[in-house]
Order: sequence, then C-alpha cells, then structure tokens
Amino acid sequence: MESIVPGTKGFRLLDDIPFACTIVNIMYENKAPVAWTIEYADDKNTEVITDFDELVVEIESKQILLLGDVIRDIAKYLTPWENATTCRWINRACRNILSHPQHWITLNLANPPRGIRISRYLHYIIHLTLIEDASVKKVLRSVNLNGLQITDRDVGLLLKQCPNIEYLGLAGCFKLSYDLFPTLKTIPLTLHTLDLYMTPIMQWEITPLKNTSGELVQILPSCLVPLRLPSILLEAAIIVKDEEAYPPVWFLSTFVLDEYEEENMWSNKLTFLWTYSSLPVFYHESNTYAFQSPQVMNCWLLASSKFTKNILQPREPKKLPEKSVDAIDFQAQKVFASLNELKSSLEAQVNELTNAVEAAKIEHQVAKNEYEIAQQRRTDVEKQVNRAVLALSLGEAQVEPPNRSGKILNLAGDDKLPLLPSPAVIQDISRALDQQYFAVYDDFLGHIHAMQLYEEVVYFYHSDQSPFHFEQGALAGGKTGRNLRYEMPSVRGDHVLWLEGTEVNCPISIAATLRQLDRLVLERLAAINSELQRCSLIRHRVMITCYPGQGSSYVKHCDNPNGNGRKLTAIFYLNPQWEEEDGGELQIHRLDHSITRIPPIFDRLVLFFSNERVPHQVAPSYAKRFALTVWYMDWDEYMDAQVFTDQTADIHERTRIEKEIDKFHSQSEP
Ligand SMILES: O=C(O)CCC(=O)C(=O)O
Ligand SMILES: [Fe+2]
Repeated sequence: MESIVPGTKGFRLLDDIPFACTIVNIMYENKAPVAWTIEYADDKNTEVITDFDELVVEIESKQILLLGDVIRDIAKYLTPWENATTCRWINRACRNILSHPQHWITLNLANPPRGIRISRYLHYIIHLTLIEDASVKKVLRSVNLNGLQITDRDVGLLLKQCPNIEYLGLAGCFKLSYDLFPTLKTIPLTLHTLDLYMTPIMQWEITPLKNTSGELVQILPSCLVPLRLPSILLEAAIIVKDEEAYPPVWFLSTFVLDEYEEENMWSNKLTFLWTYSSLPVFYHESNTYAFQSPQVMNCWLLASSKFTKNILQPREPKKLPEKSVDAIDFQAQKVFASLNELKSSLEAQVNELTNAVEAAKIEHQVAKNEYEIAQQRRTDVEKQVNRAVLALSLGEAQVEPPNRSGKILNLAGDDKLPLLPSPAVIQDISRALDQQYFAVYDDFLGHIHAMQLYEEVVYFYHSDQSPFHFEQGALAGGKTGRNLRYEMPSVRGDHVLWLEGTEVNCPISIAATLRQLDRLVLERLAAINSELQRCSLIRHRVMITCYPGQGSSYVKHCDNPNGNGRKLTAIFYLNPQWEEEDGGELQIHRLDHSITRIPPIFDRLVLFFSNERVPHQVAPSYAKRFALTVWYMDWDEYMDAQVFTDQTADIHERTRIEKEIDKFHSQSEP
C-alpha cells in the first residue's frame, strides 16, 4: 500500500457505482494508515474514509483494482494459509495482468466456513470486476476448489461462466457425484486437466471427455481411493505421470499405520511419497479431512507450493498420446484377427467335413449300386444253378426252356397210337380254351386203348401184387409242392398214384396215353393257341386218382392259385359204367357264376387252364371214380416257383396253408 499517497487518483464505490476521487490526506497511527481524506472529482466535495477496503485506487498504469473487496470477500472463506497465499496470488496475478495481459489468473480456494452457499461465493469471485470490462471469468484459467462442498451443479456453473478454465482442481470435493461427467459433456470445455485427487466420485467412465478443441481432457482420478478407512489408515494416491501412456498411469499406494507408531515415522513416509506425487494428503477422521500434524502441514505446504508452481505456469495444451488408444485398438484388432482366423479355420473344417460327407454319400451310393448289381448277378447265377439242378432232376438235358412246344416230333411208336383229333377239332378245343378257359373232348383214346388203360389202373388200385400203390390225396404243398402238405379226406377224398411213365414196371398203356396227350397238347394245341404259344410247356408226371365212392369229393379250388407253374390241367376219365346217380361230376365255376357240370365219363378228356380262371370241384362220388390227371407246366413260372421261394415266403405260405386247413376244417365239420 506504499503507493497510496496523497494525490493518488482513485474511485469510491457507492452502490456499485464508481465515483472518481483523489486522496488529499492520510492519517497515520503508529505508522499505520487509519483514515483517508478524499476529494470527489465531479463536485469537489471531500470525505474522510476510515475503512481501507472502501478505497479504490488507481495504480501507476491507470488500471483499477478493487483489492479491498477481493481480499475482504475471499479472505473470510480461506484458511489462514490460504488467506496468506491465495491473496498473494491474486494480488500477484492481478499485477501480472496489468503488465502482461496474456497472463492468466489462478484461484486456489478451499475450506469455506460452514453455512456459506458455495455458489454465491463462486459467483461473486468470477464476476469480480478487475479491469474496466475484463472480468475474472475472462482471465480465470486455473481453479483449485479443493475440499469445498461443491456440487456437480456448481462445477457446471463455474465452467459455463468461465469459458477459459483449463485446469480445475477438485481434490477432496466430496459432494461431487458420478453425474459430474454427464454434466461436463454438456458444457463446451476448454479444460485440459480435471484434477480429482481424493475426490470420491464413485462411478465414472474413462470414456474420453473432449474439450472444444477436440482434445481429450486429462482426468487425474482419485475416485478409486477408498475413503472409508479405519481412523489410523492413511492413504496416498500417487500419480506417476507417464507422458507416453493414456489414461495416465497411476498407482494407489495404501499403507496402514500402526496406531502406536511414532508420528514422525509416518510423516516421513508421507514426505517420501510426496516427493513423487505433490499430492494433498488427508487424514480420515469421522468423515472430515484435516491436516494432522505440523509435519503433515509442512508436507502439504511443500506439495502445494510445487503444485501451485506447476499450475501457475502456462502450459501447452497437452497432446494426449493416441498411441495408447492405438494400443487398445491394436489389442482389440489382434483379438478380432485371431477370432477371424479361428472362424476361417472352423469354416474351412466345416467345408472339409461337408465335402467328406458328400464324397462318402457318393461312395455309399456307388457301393450300394454295385451291391445291388452284384445281388442281381448273384440271383441270376443262383437261378441258373437252380435251373440246372432242377433240369437235371427233371431229366432235362438243358437249363434253357425245352423249346419244343408246337414242334411235331414224330417219335418212334407214334404211328401205333390212336388218331389225334382233326385240326378243326383241335381248333375248336383251342377256341374253347380261349373263350371259356376249358374244353371237353370225348373219345380221346378210343375204346380199346382206354379200356387197356382202365384195366391197368384198376389193377393197380385193387391188386396187392401191383408194384404201385395208391395213397391218400394230399393237399397244398405250396408253390413248390414241398411246403406243408396235409391230408383231409373231407376236402380231398381221392386216392392217388404218381407215375413218371418211365418206371420199369409202368405199363405201356400209361406211357402211350402220356405220349398221346403230349402230341395233342404240346405239339398241336401249343402250336395254335396263342396263350400256350407264349409259354415253354413241359409235362409233369401223371397223377392217377381214384375217388373211392361213399361221397368222396374235392372241394372247390384252383390248381394254380399261387404261380406254382401249372399252366394247363388235363384230366382223362376212366369210368366205363358211369351213371348220373354216381355223382362225382367235375363242376367248373364260370366267371358269370354259373356252374358247368361235367360227368367223368369214360374216355373223356377235359382240358382247362390251371389258374384262378377255372375254380372247380369234384362233386361227391358214390362209385369208384378213376381218372388220370396231367399238368402241363409253364417252364419259366415253374422254375421261378422252384428256385425263388425263399424262407420268408415259405413261412408265409405255411401260415396261409395252416389258415386254409383251419378253414377247411370248419367247412367240413357238420
Ligand atoms: O378228377 C377231377 O375231376 C378233378 C380233380 C381235381 O380237381 C384235382 O385233382 O385237382
Ligand atoms: Fe383240380
């Protein structure tokens, strides 16, 4: 205040209106000024002022400071130390502004008295008029509000009103919340650094906060410092400023002090720490933070002065190394790349396996086809083998069908045989077969031949000396004739004798009759009948039957219900004294449901197709009824029936036959 001497120009603020004045006199008491006499410029009135703070002085450079107001208003909120230092800073800063207008002001404010609304306090300071039209808010670049009961709203307000703040220190401002960061994002910031040492912001993102220049705001976090500590726990957060790293590498060092430890021991530790950190350190005690000891206080002062020195120096806006972000990206990219690689390799594996599956499918199909072809070939070969075996057993010289149907053989002895029917009659027979599936031809052998045969047959039947013996006619036998056979006289009442015709003791009349039948059927009929023409016919051995009378019969049936190979049935009757009351007629069931009754009269030949087109039965016979039955087989069908009746088919057939037996039983029971 030495510069304030009589003659100094000044202003007096009355209701915030400055009135220009000049100091005309100063009264001293013990060398301290106690009263000023001033003269107003406009009305030349004089006034004695005893309150130094009311004085507005004009300093050499003609800039005006309201120092008294500043000191008075701020000082009451300051700690003694802050009072001392802060006022000095302001003072110094203001002077700097005067001489170097590009310089900026730092405010370091802390620990206002209780009950003071912080917003009013801030408001006052930042609107403090320093020079004509330059307010604090325009030159305020760095603010320390350490320890103030400041809220997010206050911070927001401050930053909004002071658009040039580059450094904001909020160490120990416990009312701040995690809302601070969303708030900051809504404000245009010039901030370079937000200092949050020891400020318990519980949640915040490391999401970069950018200022209006697009630079990342460096946040010096302390939110991770646990604050709820036992009373003797002392904490320090150490930031090691690594210019290369972002976010700043920082370390938290927590050490618990033994309650009985010498006080200066831990203060030594702190001093040690602070040389690296320049941090304020607070001692936790029932939720208030204060300096604990002179040593700590000294440390604080030391740290503060370092700190202050740092922040008072204008700094180049820090370019945050993007390298670290790159590093994170790089990591992420590495992970992505490895995942992509994995994906590709898995895809490749899937493709490989898919191809393998496809290839296997094709191979499977090829193998299946080959298997089927092989099976077919096996079946064909089997067929050949079986045919050969069968042909052998039948006395056939070859496996192929005996292609002799329709071929006139003119065998030795044929000339001794009876005359065959005329071609016209044979035509009639063929036509009858075509139209009604059966034909009747009488006087087939002629009386003499037929009688010879009859006598032989009767002899066989009655004589004990006969080399051949009749047996009960059997039923079924299935497609092959080898399956389940059974005898049931109520169903089939005849006695039968099977002969090849070539047996040593076989009478000539039988062989002759067979030859005569073959000449008719195989050589003549098969030559002109279109249905027979299509087959390779062979004759089966002969079946001589005798229905013994007493109502013996054969129920309605078909000779070839199942493709057993029988094509044409030929029955030659040998009953010379047949009377109507003897019954025993062959009854053919026609498709129109009518029944043709054919008495079994002597020398009568009946021909009919053996399959389901001609169901027939033998009516009860009351006299002995002899007949000779021959089946002409369709070679192919017969072979197939013999060769290709497999086991399963046999079992089915057997079941069917068993059912048939049951049915016959129920039919024949009275
Ligand atoms: O002798 C008959 O008239 C017919 C016999 C018969 O149908 C047969 O044995 O299958
Ligand atoms: Fe029959």
